[in-house]
Amino acid sequence: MSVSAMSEVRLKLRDLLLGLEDAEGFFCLCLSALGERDTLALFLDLIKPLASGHVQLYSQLSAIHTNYFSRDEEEALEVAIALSLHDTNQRSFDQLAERGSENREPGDPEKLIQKGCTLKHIRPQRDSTDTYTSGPSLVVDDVPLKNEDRGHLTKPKKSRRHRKKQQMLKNPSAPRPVLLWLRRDLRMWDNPALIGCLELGAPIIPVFLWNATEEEGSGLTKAAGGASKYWMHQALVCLNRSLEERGSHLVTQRAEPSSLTALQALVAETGAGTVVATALYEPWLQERDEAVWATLEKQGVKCHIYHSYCLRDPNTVSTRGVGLRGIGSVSHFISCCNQNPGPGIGAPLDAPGALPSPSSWPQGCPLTQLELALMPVRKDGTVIDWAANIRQAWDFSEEGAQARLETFLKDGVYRYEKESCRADVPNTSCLSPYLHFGQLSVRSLLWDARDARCRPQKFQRKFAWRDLAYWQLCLFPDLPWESLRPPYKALPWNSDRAHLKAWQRGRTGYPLVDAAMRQLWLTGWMNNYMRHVAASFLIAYLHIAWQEGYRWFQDTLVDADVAIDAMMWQNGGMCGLDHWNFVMHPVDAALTCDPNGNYVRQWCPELKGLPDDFIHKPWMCPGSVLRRAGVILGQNYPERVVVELEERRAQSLQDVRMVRKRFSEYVCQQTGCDLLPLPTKLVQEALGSTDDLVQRGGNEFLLPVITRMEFRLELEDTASHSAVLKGYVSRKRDEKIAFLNKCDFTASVMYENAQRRERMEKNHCMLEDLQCPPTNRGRGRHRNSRPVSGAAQQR
Ligand SMILES: Cc1cc2nc3c(=O)[nH]c(=O)nc-3n(C[C@H](O)[C@H](O)[C@H](O)COP(=O)(O)OP(=O)(O)OC[C@H]3O[C@@H](n4cnc5c(N)ncnc54)[C@H](O)[C@@H]3O)c2cc1C
Repeated sequence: MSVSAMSEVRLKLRDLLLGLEDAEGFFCLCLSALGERDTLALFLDLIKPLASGHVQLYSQLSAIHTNYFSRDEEEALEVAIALSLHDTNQRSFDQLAERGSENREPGDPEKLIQKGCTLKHIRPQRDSTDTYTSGPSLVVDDVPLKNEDRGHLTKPKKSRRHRKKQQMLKNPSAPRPVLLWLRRDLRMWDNPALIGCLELGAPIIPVFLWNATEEEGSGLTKAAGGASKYWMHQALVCLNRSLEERGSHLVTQRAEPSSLTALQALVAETGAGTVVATALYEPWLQERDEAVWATLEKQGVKCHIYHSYCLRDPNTVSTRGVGLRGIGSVSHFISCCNQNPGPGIGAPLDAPGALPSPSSWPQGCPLTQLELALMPVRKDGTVIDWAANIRQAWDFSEEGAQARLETFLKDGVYRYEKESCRADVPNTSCLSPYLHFGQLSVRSLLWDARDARCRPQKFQRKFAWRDLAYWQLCLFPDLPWESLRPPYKALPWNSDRAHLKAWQRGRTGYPLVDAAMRQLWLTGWMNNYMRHVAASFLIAYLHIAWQEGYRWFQDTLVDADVAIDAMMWQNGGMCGLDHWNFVMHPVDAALTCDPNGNYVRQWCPELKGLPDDFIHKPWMCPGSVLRRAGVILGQNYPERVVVELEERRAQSLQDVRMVRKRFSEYVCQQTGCDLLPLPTKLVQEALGSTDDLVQRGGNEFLLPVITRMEFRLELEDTASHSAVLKGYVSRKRDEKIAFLNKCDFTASVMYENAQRRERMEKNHCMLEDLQCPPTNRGRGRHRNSRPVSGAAQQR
């Protein structure tokens, strides 16, 4: 036995006493470090000092030791092989080592395997002299293994061991399989539900059930749009691959008529005794799940639900101790979480290396039959592969998520704080679809973000935004389709389908908006800033109802998320819990997000040739420049769908003023804030401190909510309080940039005019056969050239 092995064991003994390691983990380590023979010989001596001060621990360790060595070795081996025929790599067992099956004897080899004891630990080990001590050789496919193969078995096809395993699992005393009902936790890493299954020490059957009607809830949610379903299809393909690498696979089924009946059938077919799942929070899915759990439990099936989709289970967030003032803002939400903390988020879990399989698998259907990735077919039979660009833009796998995260943490994260608005450079994480489908756990992302050298506060705060959205959806189930502020339901929206279509297809004539909408159409994604630009344009300038925008985003975003999308569109539509305190100007916003026009050039290539000064406003571009750039407005790039932006914006404000007047009972007379009817849960939480509330007969309570200054002050002249921002970095910076832009524009128009005059004069001289005047090479021509020195000027 080596000295280092013994000192490792002693260190672990200290961890054990400090409570950092448990008894079984410690025993596994001894087996691993000392080998079986030395553990047998030395273990009891090693733990003897505990007999006086730590009686309970001592007797637990002795029991593990006795139980382990009284077992028949062959039996232990069988169990090990049965549980993990495929890939017993160290990681999986390290993972399992942190957890334990509660329902077995201490020292039970099966449990020890789960506790981190690989075959290496169970089988005779190399001793210090590098020779095998005793016991039979391991046999796989009836071929004796070489020494180095021990502890890392490959898949034994139709081997004797495999047949034995099948027999063992058919044994009625073998544990009943567990159904792991995967929904939006399509990952191996940090998946508490998956690890929860392993803890049960039973064969695991991962299933994915699809019922579009259940997913949609009321049918108004557009919860499962085309792009996100396509992503889901691909994510399931990747997940299945990961499961296969671990000796398992995914069973996919159409859940007809319902998920409940599908689960009941699976329980009957497989004899499963437990269903394990990760909680979802959309109210209609919560309702479905509660009915499923209740029915299954009644039928004797245990249901274990894990919370890992959000950092905080939204149903446990409370406003107690914080009050309701400022509700809807992320700061208020964070205060609520701090004041009423939930269970700690814990540390991320490693992915298991192998999953125990059942003796027989239930019948599923091919993934394609779920019709998640439907491609229309033309009359001539050819397929319209609308997702080709999406495929090109993304790697749908869990590894793809990890790779994006690494890239972001190496690079973009350092610019995130100040430059996350840039559309022309990848300064944000681009992780939203992975987070949505649970291919990346938000907990592990938070850990990684905290580990980043720059500790990006703004980025970490985004996870609070995400949780806030789910909290809002739980409180207001109508969030995806009904304006929360009552007066705004009556806003007169524009129903011009041509305008809506122009916006959807990226043909509004405003290059920044068009670039964003085309990026969305082609890749299923755009960054947060561009979502703001697109939404502001639809609402404030086209006067189209926010629900249209929400539905389009739901259909085209690969990260379409009912809670986040609805919250953001409600806020943009002026009727959410919060108000966007700004409106993005479709031209000036470019100063912040696309200062050189590279983003527009990428997504609107027909404008590529325009100079920077005009790339965001081609209608202001002199005809000659347009011609040179090959742009013909109205032909290869659309004319603007609306022209008078200021007027449109004023009209939008006027509409709000009108409905607030009409429904003045929903406007606080003292402050001018909008009043919002509160859901019962919030009223109950506020009872005792209803000072903030306005009671309206019976049990209806109204709460004054964040309201834009220009609405509160009912300003006819909005100029002094206009919410129109060129970007939301800072109003001061906006003004400066606007000023510079104006100077720039004036200078470039002067330059064009000067050139034209020069050409005309030249032509005139040529016609008149006169000598051409010297070309003017003054500052008007070269705006950016360095000032000419006095001496040079004289020359
Ligand atoms: C009108 C509108 C609609 C939106 N619809 C969606 C949607 O359907 N799905 C969606 O995931 N996000 C939505 N967002 C929020 C945000 O735009 C995206 O989450 C973000 O652009 C995703 O890119 P990223 O992963 O690079 O974000 P990062 O800036 O890197 O942020 C990291 C993560 O934080 C979360 N996050 C970021 N911003 C927000 C936010 N404002 N609210 C809640 N969570 C946030 C996301 O999960 C994101 O992946 C919407 C925003 C607007 C303005």
